[in-house]
Amino acid sequence: MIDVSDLVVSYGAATALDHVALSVARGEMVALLGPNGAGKSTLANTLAGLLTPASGTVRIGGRLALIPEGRQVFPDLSVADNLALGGWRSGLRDPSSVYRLLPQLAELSHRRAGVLSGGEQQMVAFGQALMSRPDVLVVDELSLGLAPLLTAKLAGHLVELNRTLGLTVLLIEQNARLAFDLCERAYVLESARVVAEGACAELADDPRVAGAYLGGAIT
Ligand SMILES: Nc1ncnc2c1ncn2[C@@H]1O[C@H](COP(=O)(O)OP(=O)(O)OP(=O)(O)O)[C@@H](O)[C@H]1O
Repeated sequence: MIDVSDLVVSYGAATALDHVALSVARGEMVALLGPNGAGKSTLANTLAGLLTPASGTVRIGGRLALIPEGRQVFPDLSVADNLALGGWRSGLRDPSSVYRLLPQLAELSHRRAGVLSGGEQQMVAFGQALMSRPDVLVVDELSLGLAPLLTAKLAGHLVELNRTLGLTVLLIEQNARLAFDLCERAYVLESARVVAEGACAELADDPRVAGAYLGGAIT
């Protein structure tokens, strides 16, 4: 569903992705880890078509939706109108399937998105992405600034969508423990390059990965 090879993306003279290769098969849930400034959001935005590569190839095998970093909702619109905009490309007008999954959004539907809490806004961004009926979902920092309980709840929804609907997921996370709990496979991006990839269980045993991202090896 995602096939990236030899990808180079630059901001002027600065190279943010340097010959990156990454693939996610249909129905897989794969994590992308890396420190601040590694290039993770640049990759997410390139997959979503918001940035143009300098070179390399990006192939997406279906409809891709991005939950961008920092809950980018339309603050002056209601929750219902935010969801309606999410359904603009797919033609989905009825948000009831999203309300079934995220009942809190139904309760908030008439509220202005800009006055909601950070966690509620993240839920709106999640719902908006689902309204586009994606085959593949790229989530840029699900857990950023969220209480652990809400993170766990949204993560649970992701797993459910992956298992029941076969939604393909690329989960970009700073919280490696969460990512390793949810995903089978992961990539580690550092300074614009993929420096490690493989099964999460193996990466968790890699002292360099464990030391940098897990605060020591998992037992
Ligand atoms: N619009 C931009 N113009 C110039 N440089 C940029 C721009 N956006 C990002 N960069 C730079 O590109 C590099 C990668 O940034 P990116 O946001 O992709 O990293 P990230 O891994 O998502 O970081 P974080 O975890 O902090 O969000 C950084 O050095 C950043 O300063």
